Amino acid sequence: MNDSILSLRGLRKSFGATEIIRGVDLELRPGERRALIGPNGAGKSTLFHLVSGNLAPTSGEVIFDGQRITGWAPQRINRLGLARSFQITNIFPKLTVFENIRLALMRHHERQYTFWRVIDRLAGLRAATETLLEKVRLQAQAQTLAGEMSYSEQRSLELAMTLASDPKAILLDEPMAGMSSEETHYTMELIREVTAGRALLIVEHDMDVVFALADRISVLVYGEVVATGTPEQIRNHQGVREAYLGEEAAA
Ligand SMILES: Nc1ncnc2c1ncn2[C@@H]1O[C@H](COP(=O)(O)OP(=O)(O)OP(=O)(O)O)[C@@H](O)[C@H]1O
Repeated sequence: MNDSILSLRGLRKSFGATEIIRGVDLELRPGERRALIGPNGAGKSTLFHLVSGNLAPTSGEVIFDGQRITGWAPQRINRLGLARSFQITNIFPKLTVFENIRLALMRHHERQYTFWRVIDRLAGLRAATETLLEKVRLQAQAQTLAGEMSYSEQRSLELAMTLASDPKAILLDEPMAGMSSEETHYTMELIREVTAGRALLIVEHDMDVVFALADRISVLVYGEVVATGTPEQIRNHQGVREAYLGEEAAA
């Protein structure tokens, strides 16, 4: 029996004559935190695009929560419970933090008519917005314009907006990029908290984050998964150390 929440099977993607994803198999268990690491150009972002529906694979399958979602549009995949963190450009900088989160909730609930049938729907929306604000510790900034917050606060907001659809699985693409070490630590703990009970697939270049956060790590090199294991197994994997981790892992 397959108890994976997300399965990638024989996934391939070519751009013109160049095959970038060359037969990826990957199984993500419910609630598991998985990091995807690999050198620049290995195909990590491309793989994310294939899972989130932003790109269609050349061949292979993506199964999410028991359904074959290969070729589905991103929004349809999102509604099924697979959320990808959107880039900061998807935050409305001229709206307040509260308004941004409320908008994300409204977008998710607009198709769930029962939600709108409840008499106190606005109160419900307000409460749900406040819960998310609290989750990402942005209550004090509720009325701040999103565009006026620091970079890491904007990433926290983005996380809240990702959680608005109450996803079973979350894809995060380099969430710590451009952060100071203090911000990185803060955001890592926040990600750990808010993704508890949800599957997480994260691409991240900061190896301290990867090894501290992930239950398991998969290593992608030239479009192929060359190793999957616990942080300990990956740290001690000779091929991975030589090909990618280098001195960082040996330290
Ligand atoms: N739309 C596209 N058309 C053609 N080539 C592409 C396209 N998207 C990505 N590529 C190529 O695919 C390869 C993998 O890119 P991708 O961004 O997936 O790698 P990555 O592992 O995420 O890299 P990084 O760690 O630098 O972000 C690169 O050589 C890139 O130039």
